[in-house]
Amino acid sequence: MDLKQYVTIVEDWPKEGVRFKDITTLMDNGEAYSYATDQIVEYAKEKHIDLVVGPEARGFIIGCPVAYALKVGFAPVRKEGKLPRETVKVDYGLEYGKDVLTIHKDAIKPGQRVLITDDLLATGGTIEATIKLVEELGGVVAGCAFLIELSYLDGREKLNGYDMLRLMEF
Ligand SMILES: O=P(O)(O)OC[C@H]1O[C@H](OP(=O)(O)OP(=O)(O)O)[C@H](O)[C@@H]1O
Ligand SMILES: Nc1ncnc2[nH]cnc12
Repeated sequence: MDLKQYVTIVEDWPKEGVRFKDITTLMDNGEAYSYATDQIVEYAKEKHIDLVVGPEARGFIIGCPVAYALKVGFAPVRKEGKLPRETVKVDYGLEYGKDVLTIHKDAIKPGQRVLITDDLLATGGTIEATIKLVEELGGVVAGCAFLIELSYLDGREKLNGYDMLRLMEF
């Protein structure tokens, strides 16, 4: 299936010069969304995953159906001030801003094999921050899965040494 035809490119959003890859037109197509999910599930099966971790908000859209299919849990990484109990946190940069990501301190058991999911790899700031959080809690990053890689932004360099899957490249 050619997933790229389901992604809508929005020029100059949320800032001038950004070509935003809108995945809502992939998600609202049942065949495309389930095909993309199945590809990630197949990848994850070889990695013997104990837990899926995804950053807010689009990482949830990708990670939750994968966790369900694998019959493992899902732990959310959220922007600061959203998680109600004790967290660890990390600052990070984005293609169009900067922010703080957090995870509950007890979300990962030391040694658990974690799959990190997100819709898109751009500068790599979000995945780098998420990897830091997982490792700070003693998790092992067994793989990272994305729908889209923006290869013109070199985010892959932040993944040096980590295994990754991406279903589309722009
Ligand atoms: O590789 P990076 O440069 O870090 O960019 C990729 C991240 O940017 C987007 O999330 P965003 O922070 O816009 O949040 P959202 O999912 O809540 O829209 C996207 O969903 C990735 O998580
Ligand atoms: N160009 C882009 N399109 C969609 N999501 C993004 N997150 C960071 N850069 C993005």
